[in-house]
Amino acid sequence: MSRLALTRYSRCYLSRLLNPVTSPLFYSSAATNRDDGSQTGPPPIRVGLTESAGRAVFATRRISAGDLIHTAKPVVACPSLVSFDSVCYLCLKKLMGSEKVQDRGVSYCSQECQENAKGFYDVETRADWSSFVDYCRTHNFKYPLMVKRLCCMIISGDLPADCLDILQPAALSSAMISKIEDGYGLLWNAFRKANFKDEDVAFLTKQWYTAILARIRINAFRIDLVGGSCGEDLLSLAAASVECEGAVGHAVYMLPSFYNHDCDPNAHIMWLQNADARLTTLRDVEEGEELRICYIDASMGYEARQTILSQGFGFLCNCLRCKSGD
Ligand SMILES: C[S@@+](CC[C@H](N)C(=O)[O-])C[C@H]1O[C@@H](n2cnc3c(N)ncnc32)[C@H](O)[C@@H]1O
Repeated sequence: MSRLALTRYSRCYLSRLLNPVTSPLFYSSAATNRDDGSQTGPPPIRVGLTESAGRAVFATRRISAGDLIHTAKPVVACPSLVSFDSVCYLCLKKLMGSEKVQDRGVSYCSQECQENAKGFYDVETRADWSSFVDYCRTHNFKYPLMVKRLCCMIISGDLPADCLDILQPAALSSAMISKIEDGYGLLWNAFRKANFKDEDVAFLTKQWYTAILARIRINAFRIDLVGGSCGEDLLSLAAASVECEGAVGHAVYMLPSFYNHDCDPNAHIMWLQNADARLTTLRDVEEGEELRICYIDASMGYEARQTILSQGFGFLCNCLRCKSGD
């Protein structure tokens, strides 16, 4: 992304970008000591531009291996269709029988989550989603479900319609755009049949829907819960994340979306109990060094990694491991 493109974003957005802790939009907080989450303060990072990989996250001081860099709350998180009955409808925490709070066909892990979801869920329950959900189920699509939740959050006033504009969009082929348009039609019909006021759904144009999906495609994280407690050491957590059972859902974050990919990363994103993300270092990082996470399974060979990164994320990886042909 060029410097010019960066100037598209409002001054307000940029100041939030560079000062994530003071900004509710970034939903991030920091802990500066070893993984216990007890200290707060600005995260030791800044977002800047790279020569060839757009914006990136850089360390503003030395960070030791295993330190928590910052945490991040999702802008939007959504359970996968198979997890609907087993995780909290808002935060994606696994539900234990006794602690469930039920509300109009969905379950939450606590009254706090039920309360926080009330705005968008009141909107969601006004419409019939069966055709839209069938479409997602049939095609095994997960991202349109996130767009549906985002729409309900926008209509309820929880989020502005331009909340993801700052994120980098994927380049979509015309074949992808025509598939996306089917989903748009079903989503739009659900709101129209439920008699939502024109002004409430004015943001929901085909262009908006396509632009949101293009951003979600590159920036959504698949949530694999590791479980355990904050006190567990990094090695046990990394081992647990290899063994965890599969995605409970997907989420989009602000600050974590600015981390570039590396096939030999120095940082790691993980989820313990719910969709709140934790970014940690995997080795000592020097001041000024770029922090990178791995978007894919780094144990794959060179060719397989290139195929996934170019087809799934649309870029040729410029990391040192790939440059060395490993
Ligand atoms: C989630 S975004 C990361 C932030 C992005 N650089 C930005 O400016 O918003 C992913 C995009 O960053 C770029 N990128 C990330 N890692 C890269 C890498 N290892 N090599 C080249 N480009 C990379 C690609 O354009 C990719 O589609």
